[in-house]
Amino acid sequence: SSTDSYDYIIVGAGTCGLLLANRLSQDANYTVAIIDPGADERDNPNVVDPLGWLGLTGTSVYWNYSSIPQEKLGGRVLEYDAGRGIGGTSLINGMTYIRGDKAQFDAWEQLGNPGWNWTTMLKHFKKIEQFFPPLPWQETAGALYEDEYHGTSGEMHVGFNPALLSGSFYGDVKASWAALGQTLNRDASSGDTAGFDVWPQTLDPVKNVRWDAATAFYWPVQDRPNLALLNGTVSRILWKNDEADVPEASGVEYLTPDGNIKTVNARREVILSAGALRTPLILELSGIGNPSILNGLGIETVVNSPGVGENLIDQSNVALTYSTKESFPGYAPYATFVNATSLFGDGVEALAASTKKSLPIWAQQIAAQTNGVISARAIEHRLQVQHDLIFKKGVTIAEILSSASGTTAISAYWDTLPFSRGSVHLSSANDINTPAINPRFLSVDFDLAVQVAVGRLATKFWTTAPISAVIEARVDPNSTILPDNATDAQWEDFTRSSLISNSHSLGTAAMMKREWGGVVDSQMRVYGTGNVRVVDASVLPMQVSGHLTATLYAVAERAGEMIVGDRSGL
Ligand SMILES: Cc1cc2nc3c(=O)[nH]c(=O)nc-3n(C[C@H](O)[C@H](O)[C@H](O)COP(=O)(O)OP(=O)(O)OC[C@H]3O[C@@H](n4cnc5c(N)ncnc54)[C@H](O)[C@@H]3O)c2cc1C
Repeated sequence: SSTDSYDYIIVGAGTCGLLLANRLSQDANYTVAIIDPGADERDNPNVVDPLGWLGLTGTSVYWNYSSIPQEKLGGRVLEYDAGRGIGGTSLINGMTYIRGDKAQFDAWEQLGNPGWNWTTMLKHFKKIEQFFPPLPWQETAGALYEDEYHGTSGEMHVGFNPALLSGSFYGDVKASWAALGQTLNRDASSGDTAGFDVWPQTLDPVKNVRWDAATAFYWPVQDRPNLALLNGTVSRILWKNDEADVPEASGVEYLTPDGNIKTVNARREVILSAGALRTPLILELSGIGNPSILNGLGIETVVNSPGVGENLIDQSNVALTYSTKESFPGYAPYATFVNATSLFGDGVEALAASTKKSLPIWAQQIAAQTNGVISARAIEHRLQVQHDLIFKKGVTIAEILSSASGTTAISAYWDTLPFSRGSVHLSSANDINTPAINPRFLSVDFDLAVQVAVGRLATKFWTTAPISAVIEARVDPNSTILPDNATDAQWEDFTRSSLISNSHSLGTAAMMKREWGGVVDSQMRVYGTGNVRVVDASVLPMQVSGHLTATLYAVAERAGEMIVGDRSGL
């Protein structure tokens, strides 16, 4: 019937999928179906309330994944999170809105993606955003911005939290970071994250509500007659039975909540937006992947694409907790981004040289993890691009949050550009819901060295005047409290036993040259297919220093322009 055929099928009503659905259904002549198993969460108070998100942990709005045991973390299994509901992970995330460093986006172009750079991304960043300037009292509390980097008429509302902490804490944090050489950054979304800043969030500060992908891009257009939302979990792409040179998708197969298998036809394209932990699973069940992995699962190879599910890059988050002498009644979203020079000081040049020598060894190790289907040379090239970012372009390599709430002060920190590479694959051909997630944290030693150096800096911060005056004691739960003069070995043990996922997984269907292990081209088309794209965190080839949603919305916006642009040619 006509109801089960659409021009475009978008798999996943998440952060990227809903923006894309909005753009592809703008022209009423084209029909769009979005498929997602999640529910309407508009009445969930912890979704809506910008201070409620930690109350969502583990609830039905979470997919609640786990990693496989982590070899370098003493076999620990880590919790992995993604959002489940109309809005995807934008329903459950911390709403932090920070882009990344210019050179990190320019590097995408070097990885084989013409036209992908800071200049084009800034255009998209501005287009999707409606920025709410801080109120005068918020400016006093540290909420600053540079007008030229922000948009005024997009659907994504961005502003400062109405519960922003006021009082002396901000000035003390700023002064202690300045004493450590980390000066004020008025706007971390300007293409330069370095220094200390107070970040805005994806929220509407007037209504005081979260502004997730559904609120911004889907609910306002849900009545478009050419836009459908289907409830279900997609298992695989269905292929046309024709003699075309490259496989073409005819539609997808999905499982309804009551357990029925249904199919829906795509007249033009199938677009996967199921997130970095799920999109590779759908590709694999559809026969796109590393043939030896597919054979092992009993899946016939349709497209030999060894990069599928490889190149998983997440960051590792470590927290330090302190009790304070006074209580802080407000929200303190403070970040400090540091580059290699400020982290390693005089040792940075020697470190640049020694790590450069290690690149071929790390590349061989990562190639071996893929059983050699991606060559060490290809991987070394990618690592070299990252090495240049760190040591030649001076991008920031770590983020340290320094916050307080009630009588607890906390630092959470992570290396933004780890060299370790992990993977995510199907755990079985019968289970589309349980990804085998292996971030391989700390599999490259340098990542541990960075984490230790950042941990030392984060600790030094709380002992630096004037902020030191508010601190009572270290109170880290469940782990050894490190002595003030802890050795490297003690820091390494602490890091291995306490790090968790930073929830920034990406790269598992990377937009990159095919010979380097890329899965999609610079138009986000899956190599080897006629009409399948990936538009979600899977395509980001490398980490960025900021948080991911700002970048993802811009990527989805660009995808929308590309797909609409292709219509005249089809
Ligand atoms: C706890 C947490 C906190 C975070 N905090 C921040 C933050 O403060 N700031 C920030 O910028 N970023 C943050 N992030 C990261 C950011 O939110 C995610 O990277 C981003 O939302 C991912 O977007 P996506 O479009 O790739 O996937 P998602 O938004 O996850 O969308 C994927 C969608 O696909 C659906 N789906 C999955 N499998 C299938 C299937 N087989 N069939 C149909 N549908 C399917 C899912 O239900 C989901 O709706 C956080 C992430 C987490 C988990």
